[in-house]
Amino acid sequence: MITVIKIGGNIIDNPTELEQFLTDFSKIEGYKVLVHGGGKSATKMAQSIGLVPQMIEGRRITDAPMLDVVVMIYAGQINKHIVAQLQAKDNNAIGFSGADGNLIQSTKRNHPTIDYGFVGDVKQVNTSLLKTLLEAGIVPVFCAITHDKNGQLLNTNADTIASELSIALSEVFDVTLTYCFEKQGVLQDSEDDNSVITEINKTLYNKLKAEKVIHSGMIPKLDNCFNSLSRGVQKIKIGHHKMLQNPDVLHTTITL
Ligand SMILES: Nc1ncnc2c1ncn2[C@@H]1O[C@H](COP(=O)(O)OP(=O)(O)O)[C@@H](O)[C@H]1O
Ligand SMILES: CC(=O)N[C@@H](CCC(=O)OP(=O)(O)O)C(=O)O
Repeated sequence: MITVIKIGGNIIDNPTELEQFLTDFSKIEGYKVLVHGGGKSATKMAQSIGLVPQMIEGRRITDAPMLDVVVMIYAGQINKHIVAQLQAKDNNAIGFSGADGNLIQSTKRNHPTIDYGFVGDVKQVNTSLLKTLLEAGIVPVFCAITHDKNGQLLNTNADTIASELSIALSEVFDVTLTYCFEKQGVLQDSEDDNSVITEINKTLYNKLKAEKVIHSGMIPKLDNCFNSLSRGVQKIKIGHHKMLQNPDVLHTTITL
């Protein structure tokens, strides 16, 4: 049994929320992996040096200057701060990009009409090294940077990294994948935290998407969830990190 947790930019960008999340995360028993995004911080940093961030369907167009920014922010600033905070909470965390230990190899996205630049689609996870690290008591902390094994770093969406790591780990463990964000779960009204939909299957998802109840970043997140479930991940939850220490806190469970 292993717990894979992903946190997004809205938690990372808020020091109090991040600290509370890491406290909850540090108390999880057994094997665990943390994946973090940081899109919000990367956008701010890029703008501060005069770059113009551009997203298409939730994916960042990543030219060479933008790649430098995301490597600095994700693999550097955010990853190392999280590792230091987990060490302070007696979790033996090590921070990784996909290049470290060849843990996540990807291929540069080749889209027929859109040039995404240095964006990578995951091709392969080094599951045996990951298993060895976990068995040695390490808590791996992954950022959203991968590599192509030819020396090129690539930017890969953090939700996708969490999903692909979970799929790979499901060959050797029972995996629970949890997407933590600032809201209580998938909501009937995305502005009302009291409207949690406790279970979503593919049919309900398609209906809610057509009604625009589910929109923007939640669409690729749920697409990742259904992909993960159909490729071996046992359980997927979406919600606020409060649920990590209190199972009674309402959240959304994804089923096929
Ligand atoms: N029905 C919904 N319930 C909850 N959030 C939704 C819904 N539809 C769209 N969203 C949006 O999805 C966002 C989460 O996706 P994303 O932007 O990828 O966040 P993160 O990277 O922080 O996990 C929320 O901030 C919210 O604005
Ligand atoms: C290719 C691509 O889009 N990569 C993402 C990686 C970070 C991320 O996913 O961060 P959040 O989870 O905070 O959104 C990006 O640069 O925004």
